[in-house]
Amino acid sequence: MHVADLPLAERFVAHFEAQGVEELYPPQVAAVEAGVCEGERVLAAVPTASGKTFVAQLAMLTSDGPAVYVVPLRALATEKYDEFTELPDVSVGIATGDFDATDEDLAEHDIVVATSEKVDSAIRNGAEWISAVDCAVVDEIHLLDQDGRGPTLEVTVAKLRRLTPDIQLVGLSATVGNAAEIADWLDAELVASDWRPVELKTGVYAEETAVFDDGEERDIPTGGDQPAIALARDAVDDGGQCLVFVSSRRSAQALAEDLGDEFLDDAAEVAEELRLLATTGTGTDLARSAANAVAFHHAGLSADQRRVVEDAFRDRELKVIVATPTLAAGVNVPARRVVVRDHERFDGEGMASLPVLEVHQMFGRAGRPHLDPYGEALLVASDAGEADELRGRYVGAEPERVTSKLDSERALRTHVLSTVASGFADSRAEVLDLLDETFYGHQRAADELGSVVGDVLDYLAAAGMLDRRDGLAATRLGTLVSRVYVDPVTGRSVVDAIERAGDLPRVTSLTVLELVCDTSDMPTLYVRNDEAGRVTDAATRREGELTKSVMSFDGDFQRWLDVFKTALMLADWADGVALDELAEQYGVGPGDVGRIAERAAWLLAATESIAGYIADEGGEVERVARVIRETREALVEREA
Ligand SMILES: Nc1ncnc2c1ncn2[C@@H]1O[C@H](COP(=O)(O)OP(=O)(O)OP(=O)(O)O)[C@@H](O)[C@H]1O
Repeated sequence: MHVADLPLAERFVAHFEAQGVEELYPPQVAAVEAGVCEGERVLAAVPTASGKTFVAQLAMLTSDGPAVYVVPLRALATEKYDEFTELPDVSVGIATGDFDATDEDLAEHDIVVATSEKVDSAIRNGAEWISAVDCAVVDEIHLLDQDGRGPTLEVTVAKLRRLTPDIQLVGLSATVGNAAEIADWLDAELVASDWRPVELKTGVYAEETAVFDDGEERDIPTGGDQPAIALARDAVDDGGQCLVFVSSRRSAQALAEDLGDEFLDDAAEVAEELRLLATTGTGTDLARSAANAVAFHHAGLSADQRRVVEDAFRDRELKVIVATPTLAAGVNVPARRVVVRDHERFDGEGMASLPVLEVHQMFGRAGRPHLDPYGEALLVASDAGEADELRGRYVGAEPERVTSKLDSERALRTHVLSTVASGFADSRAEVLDLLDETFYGHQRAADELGSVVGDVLDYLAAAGMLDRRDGLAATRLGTLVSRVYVDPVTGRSVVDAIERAGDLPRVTSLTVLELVCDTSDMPTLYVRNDEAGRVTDAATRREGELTKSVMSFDGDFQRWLDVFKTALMLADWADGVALDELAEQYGVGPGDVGRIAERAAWLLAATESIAGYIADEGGEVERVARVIRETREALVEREA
């Protein structure tokens, strides 16, 4: 099937042809046959790089009205936005951050790229653009089983279907154990395929030998180095590029440094570009590695640093990237060889094996279309025994089933409140009706959620967010909390803390930052054992500015120290302290500072709105609100 045979305007055909898309790949043909150009719902569960985005574009370009393209990660949103803006005469908008386009602006576009949280928030706020959407593409829909993000996605899809019952839904998924079940939930036709544009060989490397799934055995001597180094060197010697996945940032940097001792290639221009972006020692290390065509990639880097690394790798200037698994999630950086050095990860309690799905996503990055005859992906094992174990667990193994995570109290708290507050339900039975339309409801039965929903309703009523006198209705506070998109527990805790802050003799940026950092919506830094004394001393010194008493603390002090350290870092940042100093004092990279500061600024904005709800007789609340506003402005002004 040729792109010219599709019901697309001439300009789009020319655009795709200019990109080298002429003959459709087999999964794309299957999607067309399933009616993706005629408004039919389709779930494409196919491997990485097999042309899912084109399937999405077909749906969006042939749809009668505007489309939304839902992504799980902001990094992915930018990549897709850049790709779609190339389409001739198509207006594209993006909604990812919290201070970006307004809902009115978004109404003007043919395609809006948005995170699932942004779509959820638009629905809660009754934004017109979202009810006008005729086609919704959900990228990486297998992430339905992630805590937090997954429940938001399934509730959002259920609400989109309520708003526009005949909406065209297109799901894009990795190969998972139960794609048919997801398709069934969406009432979509399943397009499932193992086809890839470049052949993929997977295997395990141990004792200087790589054994592939097609039976090939290849000796790759280590020369006394660690296996990952030998495998990367071998790929580069052979004219390829290599992506190495490790479990932690520290390992990524250490391995990149070791690899930097090898001379792989000269990438002086990339190194110079990274040197100019370097604001910390980590940035300088990155530039130094890049000079020898090696880079590391993790969430501590700034968005600009990550972009330079990804672009330089795609342009083949960098030969090796050592990355944490975040890189495998969606960002398009194919390499001839992928090495998975660490197959375990710390999960908060101990080391746990990576899921098959995640390892397959990393494998899937192997093989660059038109450049490599085939891609190779290798897991590193310590000996022959472990090699057998890893082969059984990952090579040729079925990926896990995707299961709903909606049954947690935290997820239901926020979604039950928003369901009532945005008018989807005004009784317990109607709440359960909506939940029945989620993926959870499809896999189990919403009735099974009955008792958690009961607990959640009790909580929301006690917290002053729901009124149960006549059916179910959101109170003013409940409506506000739903609209500003915070966890109801956060909403309650900031109301209480603002009231306490009003009684303090001095309210400073530290006061309000501690207040927002001590909520479940805020990720915190971690206080190491050897820092605890120093952080406690700092908290004691500034006791007069805090809404909690350090001297007579009630609750989990260890956790609160993490909160306080985060607030202190943010207060320094708002105050103008440089990134290299923050790196030294708090052990954070620019990527962390940027992410945490943005989150805090968003929570401060939400808190300021909530402050407006509290009765303010003596002007105390306004005094706190002013500091909240000033602190937020100071954070927004600084850019990591
Ligand atoms: N029919 C085609 N002919 C030639 N090239 C194609 C075709 N379809 C897609 N491509 C190219 O293949 C590459 C990978 O496609 P795409 O990014 O859509 O894959 P994907 O399945 O969305 O991958 P990911 O899993 O990373 O999201 C792109 O460069 C795209 O232009």
